[in-house]
Amino acid sequence: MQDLEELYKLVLERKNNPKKGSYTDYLYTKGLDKILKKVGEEATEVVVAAKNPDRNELIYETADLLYHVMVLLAEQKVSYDEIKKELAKREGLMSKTKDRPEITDL
Ligand SMILES: N=c1c2ncn([C@@H]3O[C@H](COP(=O)(O)OP(=O)(O)OP(=O)(O)O)[C@@H](O)[C@H]3O)c2ncn1[C@@H]1O[C@H](COP(=O)(O)O)[C@@H](O)[C@H]1O
Repeated sequence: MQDLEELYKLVLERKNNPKKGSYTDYLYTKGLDKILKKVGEEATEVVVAAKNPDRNELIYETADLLYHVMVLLAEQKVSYDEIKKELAKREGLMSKTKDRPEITDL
């Protein structure tokens, strides 16, 4: 079983102790621009998959995206705890949709 935090720890471990030949090491070696390109591609694949009736595609592409986002966070030295704290700050926040001007140009 692997949750997102465990996945983050694993890719951070790959950052601190490179495992030559691993895909994660390949991404770090290529650098930030390559990681960003992958995040962009995988995000697009999630969008395309969401329009596909096969929900397994969406699950598969979402897992790909989450993995590449975890690599990006580790590369940029953002800890998983910082993301958790940011999410926690939002707990219980009410969206103020009624104060927001209606979007009419869609
Ligand atoms: N969750 C993942 C994961 N999701 C996707 N991928 C890889 O992401 C790549 C995405 O496929 P693409 O076809 O888009 O990319 P590609 O053609 O292989 O390569 P490029 O386009 O980047 O050149 C595949 O090679 C997948 O193997 C992952 N690779 C690793 N993990 C996890 O990270 C752990 C460590 O992996 P290694 O560092 O490879 O040992 C693994 O045990 C997994 O738990």
